[in-house]
Amino acid sequence: MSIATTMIIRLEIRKSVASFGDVASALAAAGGDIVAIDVIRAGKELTIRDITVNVQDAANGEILTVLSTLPGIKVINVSDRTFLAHIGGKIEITPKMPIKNREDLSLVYTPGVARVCMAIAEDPGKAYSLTMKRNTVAVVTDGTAVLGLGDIGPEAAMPVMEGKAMLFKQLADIDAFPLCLDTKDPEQIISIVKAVSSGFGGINLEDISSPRCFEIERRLAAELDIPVFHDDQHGTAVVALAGLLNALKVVGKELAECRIVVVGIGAAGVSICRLLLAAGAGKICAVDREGILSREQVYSNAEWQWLAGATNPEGITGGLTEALRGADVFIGVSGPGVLSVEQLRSMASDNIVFAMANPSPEIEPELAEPYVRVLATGRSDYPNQINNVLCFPGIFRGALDCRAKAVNLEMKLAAARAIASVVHHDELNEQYIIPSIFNEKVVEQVRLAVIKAAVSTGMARRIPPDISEEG
Ligand SMILES: NC(=O)c1ccc[n+]([C@@H]2O[C@H](COP(=O)([O-])OP(=O)(O)OC[C@H]3O[C@@H](n4cnc5c(N)ncnc54)[C@H](O)[C@@H]3O)[C@@H](O)[C@H]2O)c1
Ligand SMILES: O=C(O)C[C@H](O)C(=O)O
Ligand SMILES: [Mg+2]
Repeated sequence: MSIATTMIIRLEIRKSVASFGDVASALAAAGGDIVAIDVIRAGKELTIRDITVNVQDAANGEILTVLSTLPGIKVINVSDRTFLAHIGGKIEITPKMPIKNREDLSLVYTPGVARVCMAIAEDPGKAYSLTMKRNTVAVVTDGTAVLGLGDIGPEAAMPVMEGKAMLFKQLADIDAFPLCLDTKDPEQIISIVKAVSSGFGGINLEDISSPRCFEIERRLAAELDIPVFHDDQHGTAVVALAGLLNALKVVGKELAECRIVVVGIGAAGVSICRLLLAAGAGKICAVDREGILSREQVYSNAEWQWLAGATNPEGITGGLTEALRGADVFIGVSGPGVLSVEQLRSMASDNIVFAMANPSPEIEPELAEPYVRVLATGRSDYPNQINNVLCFPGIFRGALDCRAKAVNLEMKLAAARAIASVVHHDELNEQYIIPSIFNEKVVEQVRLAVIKAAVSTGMARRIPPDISEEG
């Protein structure tokens, strides 16, 4: 998979030894296409220039090697558009009104603010109307399962959490704060999240590795009265179900009848299996590194133990190869390169493949395409992007608007059906089973469906004015 990127290379050129012409021909020979040149400093002996070069991803390294071997040339810095977009972070806090004079100051700060504080002290419920709580979500991670990159720590997790916060704001007008915790201890994570929770209307857990994530979420959901939602589990499951409902319509198969293989039984995989079962799937095979989960085995992971009893009704033994033989659906939430062409070819006709590992899917789409009827990945650069970003903005918008106590199964199923319904019957085809994240109907449809499900299951503490009680 080669993607073109734009690199910005800052070079020092010693004029007595080298010229810009040397640089230009070296870049062209290495496959770089110069699109801009900026002179940063022009001295008698040295000039410093920023060269903007379009290059195929694969040639990145080669270009730098070539430049570093040129006499009189020193590479000072290399950047690209992606890195430039991250300088100084991607989000900030903006006041809703300016403080221009003493009167403004005494209104928003002391002494005026004191009366508001006391009103909340007398009735903590007023935090919803007098603070940002009602529209604010904490995006909490410990950096242990960041995308498919693994345990890269809280600092390195921050760009993903900032990205989630951007998506919350742009798609659902929710203010989200990244909280990257420097601890992996579930008890500490639980107590930190509980201690900061009063300022938030909801908690989005993100990229916390399994099986720790299950206990952390279960305990927080039980001990807090605001929605706690582990996005990698439930957001992913909701979107996978939405995509599957539509993909099955395209191929003309039934959820209850088809054989589904889920690979990677971590945070996302466990929740996908659970939601598919709740939606009526009859034949699921759950596969992790040790092979197909089976009821003959005893697992220390409680989720695996439960799944082993609830899946694999045919008692298939072995690994992914055995599970996939004759299967109708492959759902991967594991890692890159897990799926081979040989395994794909052994699947049933009209097969569905969701290779959802990020950033590198279980199989390269170009390799898979000839052997798959409906193909989806988690990435935005291919058709059918099955990504939890289709779910979390709308599900939190709905949960916040009705002040839901939690996000229950009915709300998740409703969200999945709502996402699926955005693609109309007459639009459905192999390349279009799931709406784009830029489709404006997605958040609104998910919000409505989630509020209605919350109201009908007694989860809602408030009915927003645009929703009638009858539904
Ligand atoms: N597209 C999306 O919306 C989306 C959402 C969540 C997660 N993901 C992706 O799914 C992957 C898993 O995420 P997670 O949060 O569940 O992580 P996780 O660490 O909780 O789980 C990953 C699981 O995959 C298993 N696994 C890894 N390699 C395997 C292999 N070769 N064969 C079988 N099993 C294997 C691991 O043992 C583990 O149980 C990541 O790549 C992540 O980016 C995608
Ligand atoms: O962050 C994403 O793009 C999806 C998902 O949350 C993941 O962890 O891969
Ligand atoms: Mg994630």
